Amino acid sequence: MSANLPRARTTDEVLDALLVAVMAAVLTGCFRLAWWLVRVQFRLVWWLVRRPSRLAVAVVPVVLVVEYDQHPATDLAGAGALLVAVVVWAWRWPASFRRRVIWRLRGLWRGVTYRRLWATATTSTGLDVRDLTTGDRVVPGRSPIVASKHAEYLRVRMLPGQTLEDWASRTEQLATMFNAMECRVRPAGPGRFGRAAHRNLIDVTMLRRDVLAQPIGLDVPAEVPDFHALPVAWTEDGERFTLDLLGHHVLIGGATGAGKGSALWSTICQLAPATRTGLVQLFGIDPKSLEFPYGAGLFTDVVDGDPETMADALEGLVSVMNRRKAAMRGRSRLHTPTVAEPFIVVVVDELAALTAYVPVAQVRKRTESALALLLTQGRAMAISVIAAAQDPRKETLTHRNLFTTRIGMRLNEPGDVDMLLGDAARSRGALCDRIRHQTPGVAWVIRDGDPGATRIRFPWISDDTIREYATTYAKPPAPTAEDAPVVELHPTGDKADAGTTTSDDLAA
Ligand SMILES: Nc1ncnc2c1ncn2[C@@H]1O[C@H](COP(=O)(O)OP(=O)(O)OP(=O)(O)O)[C@@H](O)[C@H]1O
Repeated sequence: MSANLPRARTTDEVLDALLVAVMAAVLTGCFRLAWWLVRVQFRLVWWLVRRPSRLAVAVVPVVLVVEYDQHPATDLAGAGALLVAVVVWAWRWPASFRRRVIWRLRGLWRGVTYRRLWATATTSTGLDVRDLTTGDRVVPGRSPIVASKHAEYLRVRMLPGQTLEDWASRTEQLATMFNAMECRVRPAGPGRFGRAAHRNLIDVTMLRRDVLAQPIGLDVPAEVPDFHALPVAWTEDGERFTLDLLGHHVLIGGATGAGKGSALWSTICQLAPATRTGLVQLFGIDPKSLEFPYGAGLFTDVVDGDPETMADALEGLVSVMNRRKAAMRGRSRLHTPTVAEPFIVVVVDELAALTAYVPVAQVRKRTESALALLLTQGRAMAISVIAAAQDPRKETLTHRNLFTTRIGMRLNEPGDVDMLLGDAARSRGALCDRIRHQTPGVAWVIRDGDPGATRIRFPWISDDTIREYATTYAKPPAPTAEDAPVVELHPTGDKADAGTTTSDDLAA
């Protein structure tokens, strides 16, 4: 009977097992260290190629210490230089310092919860699989945690056979497990070297606190605005969201009361100093005649109401575009705004009123053709269109894909999101139908070339603020005939000048 009992281990055997375990741990550690060193070297080479200045900041102190390590004073100088490098990094590139240092350090202690709960959370939500060979449960791999003040971010490698939808359908359970306010998933952004991420990678965000829950104030505009980075809103990481307007068209959609006005006015206010200097000309198309009167001083011209007048206005802008195109032919591919030939921004308050809701077919055709020309060719000629739309249906947004930046505010139905922002926008993370009524001005942004969606909130801008801007930044009186060309949005009678839109233009 005793022969069937398991034999007790001798001390030597226990020691052997312990030794093997220790050696395995040491070998694993060495391998990880070697792998880390390889990655660091790879990163240094990458920096040398892409960012020589940052490489210098990181490497010079180290070289000083290693090369001149003969005296404690040199060590001290090296340590001082290192400290200066860190301070310069934090001061000169605060966003990069925050993301790469502070968020990762914070992620170390927030990661404790994930180490403890990850296996349980994925198993209890059915996001693990059973290995048929060994019978073990396999849980999805994840990156270390990166944590801002308000959220934790991790990248997850989905298991074979899983899809983004599998994860999206478990976000509520995951949020509960990790005690988060909300959990979101989206396809992973581009990899470290700008390569497209592997399709089995997803980015998970655990939101702790919604910094966008409270209204936000307007940023004071720069005297010389950067048209490629207008600070028009704030992201949920508490950072400024900048809009690249020059060379892009922007579509803003949302249900009634979603705050489309704040998106339009935030952009207009950031452009205001440039309207005063004449580097920007704003043209308003306001079918309801309600949105732009407060800020009339900022606009070069505003047309409202009558569909025929709006068609004339758009054709006037096409004429300007054609004149610029003719002047640029063979000389340049991209127009740089000057006071003589400024950046033209066309702001449309209700896009559907220009397209679907125009009763006379001929006028509708003229409007649509002129709009299509501006949207397809205007970008190179420094003409951008910002258009708001309430109704996301296809018939009202025929030109949706010509807008390179699409902003979705609160929408009524999940199906509206893809209609407004483009195919699969909702599965890319743009949950516009989940934006609460209590948070007007909150929106999701989809930009061409960016696989994910960014959640932002536009500042609340009162009518008084708009009036104040219109007074402070009122544009100078219109130039005389000999001065710079001014676009006339109300062409009177004879439009047949050199710049008038031809039937060929419209046919195009
Ligand atoms: N960014 C914001 N922050 C806080 N409150 C806002 C913001 N934007 C708008 N609001 C509030 O929501 C209300 C509706 O906003 P707004 O008129 O801009 O919506 P809209 O989408 O343009 O609606 P409609 O399509 O009916 O014109 C405003 O009167 C204001 O009280």
